[in-house]
Amino acid sequence: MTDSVVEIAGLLQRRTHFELGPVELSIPKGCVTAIIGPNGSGKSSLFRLMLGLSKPDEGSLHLLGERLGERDDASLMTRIGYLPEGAIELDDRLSGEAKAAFVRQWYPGWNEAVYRELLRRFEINPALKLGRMSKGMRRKYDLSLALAHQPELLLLDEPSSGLDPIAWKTMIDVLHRYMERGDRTIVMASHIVEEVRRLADYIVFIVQGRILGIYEKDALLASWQTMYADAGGRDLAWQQMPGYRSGEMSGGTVYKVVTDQAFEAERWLDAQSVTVINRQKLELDEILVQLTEQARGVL
Ligand SMILES: Nc1ncnc2c1ncn2[C@@H]1O[C@H](COP(=O)(O)OP(=O)(O)OP(=O)(O)O)[C@@H](O)[C@H]1O
Repeated sequence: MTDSVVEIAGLLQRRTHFELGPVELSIPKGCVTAIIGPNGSGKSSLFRLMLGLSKPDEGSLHLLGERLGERDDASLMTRIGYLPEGAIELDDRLSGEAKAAFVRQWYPGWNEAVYRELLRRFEINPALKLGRMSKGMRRKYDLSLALAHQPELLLLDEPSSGLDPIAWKTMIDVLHRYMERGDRTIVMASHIVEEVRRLADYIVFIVQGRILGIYEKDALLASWQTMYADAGGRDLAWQQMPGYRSGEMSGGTVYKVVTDQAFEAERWLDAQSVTVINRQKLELDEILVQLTEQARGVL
């Protein structure tokens, strides 16, 4: 893995009904990392911790090489863009222009031409009061604002929430362009499989406040497969198959088995003279379901 932009060590946050961590996580620079997890698994909590908006009970966070909370984080925060999960209601009475006038003072990297171009592409009228914008319009406005100061690290909490398909495509294109320079990093939480597939290089799974791991997306999608294997009626020790996750009979002598080590599983089956009659790659949401069910069983 390349240089890391986010380094989290021994991070723990205890709430009355929820515990996040302990989190150990290293997020690579120059890549898009998607954090995927069920509702309430701790994605937004992790973002808030990364921004210093809430405090951990234990552990440390380093962002862009600086330890969070060690000194005044104000200058560090000017290097970070953040799109929260929901709009900030306090801003409702401001027009887009008034909000931008306020924000641009804080960010040395503010680029007026980029801001104007984003408003144009997203078809936003900045003269409107933020509280009068539709949900999708407001989302596009907030995304434009988060990008206008050209942050080194962009944190996006469910960025496409409320966007129509045209705006969604524009957003994907805008984010691809933002990444073109090669030295910028996006960390995003998303429930949209297609969005993750198009944007992410790495996937982090989080379930019940625990990080299950960080995976290179293409390798992950290649390694999780459902195989339909015909052992000709023989009784095989399926659970010893590399990467075995689940299995069941699927009619006749065909066994349907899910593995997260497709290559090794195939070799194992071959060595036992089992014919694989069909293979299907799992989608990201199917992988999440498998991991969630397993984690819920053991946590
Ligand atoms: N300020 C808070 N005080 C106490 N508990 C909180 C607070 N904020 C969040 N939680 C709890 O932390 C847990 C994780 O919430 P969080 O919003 O991080 O989940 P999420 O993964 O972002 O969910 P979603 O996919 O629904 O957006 C939930 O059980 C939530 O109730």
